[in-house]
Amino acid sequence: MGLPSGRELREVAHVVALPLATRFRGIDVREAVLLRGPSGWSEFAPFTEYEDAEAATWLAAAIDYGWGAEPDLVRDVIPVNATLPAVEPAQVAEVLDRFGATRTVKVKVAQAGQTLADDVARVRAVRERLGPAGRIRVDANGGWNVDEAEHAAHALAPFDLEYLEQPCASVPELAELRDRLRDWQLPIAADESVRKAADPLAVVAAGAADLLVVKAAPLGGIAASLRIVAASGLPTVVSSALDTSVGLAMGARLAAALPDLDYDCGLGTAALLAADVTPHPLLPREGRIPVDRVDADPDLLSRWVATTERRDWWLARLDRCADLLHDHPAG
Ligand SMILES: O=C(O)CCC(=O)C1=CC=C[C@@H](O)[C@@H]1C(=O)O
Ligand SMILES: [Mg+2]
Repeated sequence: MGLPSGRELREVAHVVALPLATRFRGIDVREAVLLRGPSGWSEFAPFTEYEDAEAATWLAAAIDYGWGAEPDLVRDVIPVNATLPAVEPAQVAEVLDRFGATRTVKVKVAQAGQTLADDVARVRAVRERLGPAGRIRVDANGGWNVDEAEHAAHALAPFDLEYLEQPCASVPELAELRDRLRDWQLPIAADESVRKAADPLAVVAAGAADLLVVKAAPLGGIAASLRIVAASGLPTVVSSALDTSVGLAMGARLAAALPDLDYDCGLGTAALLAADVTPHPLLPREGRIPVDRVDADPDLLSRWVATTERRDWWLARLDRCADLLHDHPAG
């Protein structure tokens, strides 16, 4: 596959700004560039605070999905979790209702400005709603040090967690925590230690995780993600990055191509958006989404078009990232 140039990418790019139904990661509007490639619609939406070097890997993923070859698929529906931002307990029902019937909820914890008591109250509200058979995982986004994480694991133990996602920021901290929790049967999942690391497998080599959270966009695409999963030898949770339904469909394709899929995937987040680029968003139904490519709809691209200022910002970023990829093509 020859890499499309920055000019070619700009010609097929549409920049949108989609309102969120619930504030998540500190944002109320999700901006994304939708790209119409020869293989189908694709998406470039690295978070705005990311530097170009990191964002270029997201562009490699967008090009792989819009311009590259299809992986072989082994399943056609993907079980997904609901994703609960760090809301008040009183809001839990309203947010989870958006996801429909679901057996698994990922709960955001360790939010700046909140306390462990807030996390416990939120997780308790989720357990009350799901009942004993539901699965609850928590994601701290590296917000705890090792002692805080151990303390939180104790405080959250009554709610029977499926796993702790990125409880601490660094690989040595994760390894230390995993050691301390060894007799607990509380697995540790690595997310940022995979998607933001120079070497996504360093966390595996250090014996610091029981499972990996794998996101196609930050890892450079479906094929690159499949290679990382195969090399890791660990169970995998496929997740996403608050994508539009076009990007979520890329995640679903990755999940559909994995030989083993033991965990519900973080691909239900269309439910957190108040608008999407398709009239048929990939909303979870009975805890699942289908594995179909999603096309962006021209009317919705116009309806949610970003301001000229934001459009120019994204197209300039697209250009710079394309230049980086041309200078350093992925291996
Ligand atoms: O995994 C999920 O349930 C949905 C995706 C999700 O939680 C995230 C998407 C994008 C950025 C992150 O803050 C967050 C994560 O850390 O996993
Ligand atoms: Mg995470």
